[in-house]
Amino acid sequence: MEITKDIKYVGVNDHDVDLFEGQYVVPNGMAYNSYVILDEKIAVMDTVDAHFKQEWLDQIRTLLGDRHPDYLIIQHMEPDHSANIAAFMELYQDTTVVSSAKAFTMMKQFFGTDYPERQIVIKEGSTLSLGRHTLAFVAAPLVHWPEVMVTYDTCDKVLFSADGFGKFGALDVEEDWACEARRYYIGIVGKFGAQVQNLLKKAAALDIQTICPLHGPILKENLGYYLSLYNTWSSYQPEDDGIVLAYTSVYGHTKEAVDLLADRLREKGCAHVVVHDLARTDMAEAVEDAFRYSKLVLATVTYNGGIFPYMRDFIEHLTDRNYQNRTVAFMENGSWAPTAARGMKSLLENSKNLTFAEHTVRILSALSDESRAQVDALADELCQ
Ligand SMILES: Cc1cc2nc3c(=O)[nH]c(=O)nc-3n(C[C@H](O)[C@H](O)[C@H](O)COP(=O)(O)O)c2cc1C
Repeated sequence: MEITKDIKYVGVNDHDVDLFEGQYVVPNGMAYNSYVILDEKIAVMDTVDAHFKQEWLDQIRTLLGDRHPDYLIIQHMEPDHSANIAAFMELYQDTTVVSSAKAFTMMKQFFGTDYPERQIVIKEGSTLSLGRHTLAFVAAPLVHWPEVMVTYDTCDKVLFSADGFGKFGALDVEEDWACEARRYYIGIVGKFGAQVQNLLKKAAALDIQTICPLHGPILKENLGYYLSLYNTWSSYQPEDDGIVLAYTSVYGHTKEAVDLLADRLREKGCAHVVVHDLARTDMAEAVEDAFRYSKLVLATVTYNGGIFPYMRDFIEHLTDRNYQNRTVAFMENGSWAPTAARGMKSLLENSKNLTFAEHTVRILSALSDESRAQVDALADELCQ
């Protein structure tokens, strides 16, 4: 695949991965992107996952023929991008590896060497000339590991954005960008909003015509759309007005109350009412929706004096990613001493700028006239 006349795609599609990064289901697979810049000097941008070593090396060999790469540029040391450094450096003995000091430390840890005789250490502001193309390196610490550098090609105005602007899904599957890019961003990069904001400020100073991420499609048109979504996500602002109802229920009574609330909200014309059974849904999808929408209802049974485990896990996923700037309401169930609402609220006590709904629904085992009235009151409040 040609990105520009001089920049070629040499990445791979992975349809065998069971859990990406050990936890994310990827129904449409995953792409590990790598690129080659052809100029007087040749640069290869990053490697791919270990399982695709041969496919990746074969693509490079087919593209280059007898020519050898001058540089291997490593922007990010996470193994889905760096696993084949040693194989590549073994095959191309006269290539120099170009990376940040922190990345070289990790390289030594992963491979037992940081190629001291064949390395160029770059930092913010470093440049590398390939001929017509000059690469300018921009530090992007914690987007999403500390060693990350992104690379701007001043000739073709391409930003190689490392994991930034990445997406779940292989490139041979057509699907909406935002949905799986959001689940990827919130799950994987969501904790590092401040660092992404810093990177966006640096990117604003560049004339970018193409974004080449390490996962997901190459972005060439409507770049303002992608940049604006990244700005919304990294500043922790809701993207859409909507209400997420996230619940756990052992015997179905709490679920019944949640379904009743969802019906009431829809009757009142609330846009976007999304319900997640936290024991059965993809947790990353529920977390994505909690960050996407402006309001969240947390409903759970009291469980051994505390909160049902999936709900605790869900709230920890939110607070780990700096959940803030939203309205939160609680529904609790308990058969002898309901304490779940208090417990859920205490897990959110350090979250910034949350507005807690005035009405809390308290169910004593099963819905009653009293708790139904509380559901109605909460629906009224959330739909104001
Ligand atoms: C294992 C277990 C532990 C529970 N612990 C408590 C508790 O500590 N306090 C309480 O008031 N109710 C407790 N309950 C009752 C539930 O909170 C709830 O009333 C019941 O599961 C009905 O809701 P559901 O149909 O949505 O599951 C417990 C239930 C189970 C199954």
